[in-house]
Amino acid sequence: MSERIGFITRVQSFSACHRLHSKYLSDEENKQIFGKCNNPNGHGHNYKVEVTVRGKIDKNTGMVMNLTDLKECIEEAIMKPLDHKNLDRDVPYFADVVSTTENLSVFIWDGMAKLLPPDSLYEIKVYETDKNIVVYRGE
Ligand SMILES: Nc1nc2c(c(=O)[nH]1)N=C([C@H](O)[C@H](O)COP(=O)(O)OP(=O)(O)OP(=O)(O)O)CN2
Ligand SMILES: [Zn+2]
Repeated sequence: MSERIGFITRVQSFSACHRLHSKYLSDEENKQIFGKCNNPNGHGHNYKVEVTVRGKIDKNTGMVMNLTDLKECIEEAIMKPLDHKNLDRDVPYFADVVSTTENLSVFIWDGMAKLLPPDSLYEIKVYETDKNIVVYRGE
């Protein structure tokens, strides 16, 4: 029987603060575009991330991959660089990139993809709030 394809997801929350501000726009443009999210002292979120991996269900282990290993990858690519950080000041990637949830999902994708087996990362889903959710699949 051909091996089945499965999708596994691990969920991880982290807290961080940020300010939506582009160095390539004037202060007036930033205020106009980002509104309250451009307030100089920033604001915080309790982010939630869902990392989904796709792969064959191994006939011996019964796993796509060990979720314990996925947890360790998440610790490296998400918790260490992002948890309890100021995204704009503590994460060099966001020095030139606006710390939107879209760009955060790309950052997380790139970090996870480096640690996972090639072509196994399927999706990064980031909840900035209960109402603001972004999905990124590597495009
Ligand atoms: N396309 C995007 N738009 C916005 C983003 C983003 O990442 N991508 N982010 C923000 C701000 O970070 C802001 O903090 C979001 O907060 P807010 O809109 O207030 O959050 P809620 O929608 O949950 O608040 P409600 O007042 O309950 O609607 C803004 N835009
Ligand atoms: Zn925000």
